Amino acid sequence: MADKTNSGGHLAAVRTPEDIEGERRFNAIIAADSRIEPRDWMPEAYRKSLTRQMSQHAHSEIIGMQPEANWITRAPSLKRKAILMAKVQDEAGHGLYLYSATETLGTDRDTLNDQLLTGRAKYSSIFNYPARTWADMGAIGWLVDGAAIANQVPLCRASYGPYGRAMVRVCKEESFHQRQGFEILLELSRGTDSQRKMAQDAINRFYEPALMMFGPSDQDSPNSQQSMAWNIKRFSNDDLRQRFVGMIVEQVKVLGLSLPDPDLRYDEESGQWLHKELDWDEFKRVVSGGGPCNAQRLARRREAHEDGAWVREAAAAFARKQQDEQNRQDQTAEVA
Ligand SMILES: CC(C)(COP(=O)(O)OP(=O)(O)OC[C@H]1O[C@@H](n2cnc3c(N)ncnc32)[C@H](O)[C@@H]1OP(=O)(O)O)[C@@H](O)C(=O)NCCC(=O)NCCSC(=O)Cc1ccccc1
Repeated sequence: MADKTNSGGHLAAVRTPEDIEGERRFNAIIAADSRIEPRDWMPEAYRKSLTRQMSQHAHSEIIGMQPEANWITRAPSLKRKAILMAKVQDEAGHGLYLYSATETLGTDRDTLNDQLLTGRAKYSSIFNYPARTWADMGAIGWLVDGAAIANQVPLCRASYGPYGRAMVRVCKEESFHQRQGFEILLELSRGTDSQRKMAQDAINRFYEPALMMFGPSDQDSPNSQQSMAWNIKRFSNDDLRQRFVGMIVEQVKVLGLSLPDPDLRYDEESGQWLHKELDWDEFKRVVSGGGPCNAQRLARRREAHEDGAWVREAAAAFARKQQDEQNRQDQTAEVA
């Protein structure tokens, strides 16, 4: 889109023939439920909203490593330790994958990272709660990864190609994560009284925060409508939350444990499980920085970023060396 100064001295956007054709093509792709690729024309608002959602998602994966990483050294067996380490590494991979996908929209990684480190970017509220016991590793896997899957499976069909494709791979790994979490809880639920209590206590603490991962209720969700019109989101926040509750209500029976929800009931008319009203004041507090671990999570991330400075410098020096070598070979080839 070209800018032109109008008679009042203000900048007015002038639509070029390329913009008009680009918009026509964009609308046709969305209407056909097909995919937009990085080099395609897209409205600035689409680019901005995707950059917002995808970068928040990437940040969540990276910050989300912390609650579980804290338990790697305290895992109860070598097998559990190896599994947990693999899971945390997977989350790192998801973050990097998502940052790369976000970069295809035109914002570079340093800028995205800066937004996170300066506290300007959001990441999922769930990671601002502490992981107090080993059973929390079970509850995080079962409920947090479970909610992530319920939310992300529809995103595999997101209209932006790099995001949808990233989600396919991410969801496969999250399924393994959810199962390992469920299995931790299953083993604890079949253990001693105190192990059962520990499992129930973890579910009690993570149930409501996990439901909040789906975002505010539909009437308070400013982005949903447009995002669904663009085929980025396929279902509303409340629909997905409802669907998730329907899944875990069955699974918790296998554990012989319960969900801490006195209002939970099956509604014959809608065929859905209805849950209690969530504490949206708490949600707002946690999203705006006032959760139990927000300060700690960001401080740790900044520290890790500073600790990694030498790796970035070494990688940049290596890349320069490779480039110099390539230039030298090109010059030699030209002379010959
Ligand atoms: C559903 C939603 C999160 C929000 O819907 P939208 O249509 O985008 O927004 P909406 O208008 O409804 O909300 C208004 C404002 O509130 C923000 N907000 C809402 N909810 C939250 C929240 N819970 N926490 C913090 N902020 C929240 C929202 O961004 C918006 O802010 P903005 O207007 O930008 O200032 C969507 O972005 C999405 O599907 N994202 C992709 C999935 C994803 O990010 N998954 C990450 C977790 S899974 C994982 O990491 C795996 C893992 C497991 C275990 C261990 C380690 C890793």
